[in-house]
Amino acid sequence: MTSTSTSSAYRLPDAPLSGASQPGQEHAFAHQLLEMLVIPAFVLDARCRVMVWNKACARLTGVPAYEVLGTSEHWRSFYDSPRATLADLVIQDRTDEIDQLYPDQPARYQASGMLCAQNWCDMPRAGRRRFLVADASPIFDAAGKLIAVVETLRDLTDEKTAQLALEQLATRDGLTGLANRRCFDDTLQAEWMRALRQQQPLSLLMVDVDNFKAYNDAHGHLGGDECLKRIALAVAGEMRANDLVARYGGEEFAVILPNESLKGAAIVAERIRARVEQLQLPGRRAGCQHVTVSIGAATALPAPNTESSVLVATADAALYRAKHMGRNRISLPLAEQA
Ligand SMILES: Nc1nc2c(ncn2[C@@H]2O[C@H](COP(=O)(O)OP(=O)(O)OP(=O)(O)O)[C@@H](O)[C@H]2O)c(=O)[nH]1
Repeated sequence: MTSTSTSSAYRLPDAPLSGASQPGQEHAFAHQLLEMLVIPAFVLDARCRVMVWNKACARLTGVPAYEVLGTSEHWRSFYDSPRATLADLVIQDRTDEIDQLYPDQPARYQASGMLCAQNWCDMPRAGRRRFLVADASPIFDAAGKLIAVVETLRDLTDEKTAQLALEQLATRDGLTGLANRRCFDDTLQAEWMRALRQQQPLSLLMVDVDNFKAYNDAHGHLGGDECLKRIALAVAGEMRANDLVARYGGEEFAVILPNESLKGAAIVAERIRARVEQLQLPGRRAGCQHVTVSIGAATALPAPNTESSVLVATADAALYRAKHMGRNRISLPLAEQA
């Protein structure tokens, strides 16, 4: 995201600013300018106390100036629990903490010690989370000593919300709400690289609904859609936080299990198989068995110059064998079964 900075690193002049007739009035003049700014801004002194809290900042946060001026309680306007603002980090020379506190997007360092960072803020008094872009500009005295920091804020909540909605559309499957094929491909590649770096195993399950063509024929396409949604929920219900379940295509799902051995993957696969069976979705004909799935599992310890497609091919081959052996079962790679 590009940033048009609304303030710049500022050195107090030796001579009064234009418009200030007596020495010392330049501060009052600068103060008035900030007050009139339509952009939310506040200024902290060298001890992190609020010197200026302009009207736009009061509107944005729902906190009037008299509540924060002279205090270091400004964080309460933005967060539910104690946390440094960007201006605090600059004043306290804690800029090495910025990436940790603003993980959404790395902070950008600009000329003259200015910093730009963005994050979601709780905004307890405004009553609604907002996505704020902050620019923090240090102010030095004539001797070059840091005496204050101006923080200006831009509310990009609408833009961020639209961006997230678009990302959601681009990565989710419309029918089941699971990750889509594109998201699966990207995640598998990222997890493959991570497993290579960390020398950990990576497991994959391919889950395919049995005799689904016949199910569609018996229950209609809409009935088939409902069935896929129920199965998607059941599979997702077996996942841990770092696993990813995706709709791989038609009536096929894929499950990525980072740092999971084949033995662990086989246990997850069996849980998924049993859970779908327990849904007791009526089968393709009256009196026929319930809807079931077949699952192929594979595990790899990635080595340099190998590709994640090997894992997909191995899991696919195992799935094919599970189908061949009569469906409603899990199958492991041949070498593991020998
Ligand atoms: N309702 C519905 N059906 C789908 C969807 N995507 C794919 N299908 C159907 O899934 C069926 C898959 O059929 P096949 O590939 O022959 O496999 P199968 O009948 O499940 O047989 P096995 O996989 O061998 O057990 C096809 O009839 C597709 O039309 C979908 O989004 N909704």
